[in-house]
Amino acid sequence: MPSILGWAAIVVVLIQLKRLFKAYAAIKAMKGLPTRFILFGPITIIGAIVPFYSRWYPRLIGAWIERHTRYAEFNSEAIVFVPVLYGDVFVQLASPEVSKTILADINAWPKPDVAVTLNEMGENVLTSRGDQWRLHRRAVTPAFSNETHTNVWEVTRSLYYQMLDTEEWRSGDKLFFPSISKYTTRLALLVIAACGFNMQLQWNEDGSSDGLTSPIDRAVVTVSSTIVERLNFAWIFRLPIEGLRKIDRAWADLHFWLNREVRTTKEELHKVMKLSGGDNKAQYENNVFGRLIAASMENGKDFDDSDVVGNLFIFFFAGHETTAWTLVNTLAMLALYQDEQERLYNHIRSVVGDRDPTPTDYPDLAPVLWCFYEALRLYPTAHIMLRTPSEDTVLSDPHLVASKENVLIPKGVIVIVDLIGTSRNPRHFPDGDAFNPLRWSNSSETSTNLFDQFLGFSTGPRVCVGKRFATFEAVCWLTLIMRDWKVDVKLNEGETREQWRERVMKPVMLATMRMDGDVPLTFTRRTSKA
Ligand code: HEM
Repeated sequence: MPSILGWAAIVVVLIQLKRLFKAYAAIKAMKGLPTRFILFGPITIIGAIVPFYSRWYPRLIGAWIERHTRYAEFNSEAIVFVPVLYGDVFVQLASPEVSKTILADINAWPKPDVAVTLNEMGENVLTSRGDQWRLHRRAVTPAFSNETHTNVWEVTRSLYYQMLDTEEWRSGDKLFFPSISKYTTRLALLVIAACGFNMQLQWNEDGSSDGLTSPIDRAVVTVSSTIVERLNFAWIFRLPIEGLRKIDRAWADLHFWLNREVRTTKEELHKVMKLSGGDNKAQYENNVFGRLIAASMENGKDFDDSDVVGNLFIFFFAGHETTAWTLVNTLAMLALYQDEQERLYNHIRSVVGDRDPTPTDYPDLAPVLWCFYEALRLYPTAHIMLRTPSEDTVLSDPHLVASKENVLIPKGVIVIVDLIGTSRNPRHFPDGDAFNPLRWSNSSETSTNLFDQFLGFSTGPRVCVGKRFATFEAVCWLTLIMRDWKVDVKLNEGETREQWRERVMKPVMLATMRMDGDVPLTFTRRTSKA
C-alpha cells in the first residue's frame, strides 16, 4: 500500500494528467494558432506574485518585456499559451479588430469566472454578467451625465489651485518632486470623492474623522494596491502580523465607511423626499453616489445596499489608479519629449491665454487629449481584458494568423485582450515606442479611425463607464499644469533621455499597470504666467 505521501503523489499526477489532456484537446482545436509553452498561467496566484521573469515564466509582466517580440516571433496576432505545471490554456490577442468583435458581443463572449471575483464589497457593474450586469449598468450610466462631467472639471480646477497653495508647491519657481504620483493619486481620489460621492475633501484634509482607525483615503490606496493578494489569500491578512493586520483593517475601514455613507444618505434622501414631495431629489441624482442610492430605492431588493457599496468600491478601484497613473505617464512623456511639450504649451496658450480652461474648451483642447491618449497607449493602465466564448466560436480575420485560417476557440478557453499588444499593433500604431501625440490628430473621439482601433478604455456595451469622467479630469488638469509649468526629467550623470525612460518607466502589472517606483520630475514656473 502506498504511504500518505504516495497517495498524495498519485492524486497530483492524476490531476496533472487531466489538466494536460484538457490542454491537448484545446491545442488541437486551435491548431491554426501558434502555441507557446510556459510553466504557470499568469492569472494564477503563482503567475501573479512571484517577482521573477523568464521566457518560461513570463507572468503578466511578460507582455511588457516581450512587447517587441511576442507577436512578431510567430507572425501572428494571437498566441495560445499552455501552462505546463499550473493554470489553464489561454489565448493572448493583439488584434484590435478581433478584440472589438469579441468585446461587442457580451452574450457570446462573457467575462470568465476569474474576472468576476472582485466583489468582496458587493456585486457591481465591473464584475457582474448577464442580466445582473444590465441592471447595474442601467443604474450607474445616468450618473455619468454632462452635469457630473462639468462638476469633474470644476472640482479638478479647484483642486489644482489647492495643490499650488501647499508649502511644497509654493516653495520656489523651480521645484523637484521625487514622486509625482503622490499628487496625481490625491487628485484622482479627491475628484472621485467629490463627483462620485458628493464628499468635498480639501487637498490637505485626510478624511480621518469619526471613528475610522485609518484615514479613508489611505485605506483606499492600501486596498487598491492589495486587491490581487487579498482576493486570492484573504486568510493571510488575518495572521497576527502587524503589517498584514494593518491591510486587513484598511479593508474593514473602507467597507464600514461605505456602508455607513449609504445608510445615512438614504435616510437623508427619504427625509428630503418627504419634506419636498420629491422636488429636491435631483440634487442627489447628479452624482454617482446619489444615483446609486436612488436606484436602490427604486429597485428594492434587486439593487440593495450591498450593490450600492459594491459599485462605490469599484469606482474607487477602477477610476483611481488608472487615472492617476495615466496622468503621471503623460507628464513623464511630455518631460522627455520637450518639443511635444512646447507644441502643447503653445496650443494651450492659443486657446486659453492666461485664463482658466472651461468645459466648453474641451474640443479645442484636443491636443491635450492626444497626449493623454498617447501616454495611455504606451502604458495602458488597464492592461488586460478577459473574455471567454459561451460556445465553441470561430474567429476569422485575415490578420490573426500568418496561415490566414479561421480559428476555433473552444468554449471555456480564456481570451486575454492584451492592451499592450493591441496598442502597439504596428498596422495601426507604427513606431509604437515613440510618444507621438500627433498620430491622433487626423482622428476625433467620435469618428471611426484611430480612436476606433484603440481599446485603452475598451469598446462595445461594456466600454468604460468613466471614460468621459477620466478625460475631463485629465484635460482640465494637464491644461492647467502645462500652462503654468515647464516639466523636465532629472538625468543621472551621463544618462541620456532614452536611458532615463528605461530606468524610470518600468511597469509593474497586477490588477492595473503602474510604474515600479517613483517617477521624479522637475517643474519650472513659466514666467509668462501673470
Ligand atoms: C485613465 C483612466 C481609465 C482607464 C484607462 C479605464 C479603463 C477601463 C477599461 C479598459 C475597462 C474595461 C474592463 C473590462 O471590460 O474588462 C473599464 C471599465 C470600467 N471602468 Fe474604467 N478606466 C478609467 C477610468 C475610470 C473611471 C474614472 C471610472 C469611474 C469613476 C471608471 C469606471 C469603470 C467601470 C465601472 C467599468 C466597468 C464597466 C462595465 O463593465 O460595464 N473607469 N475601464
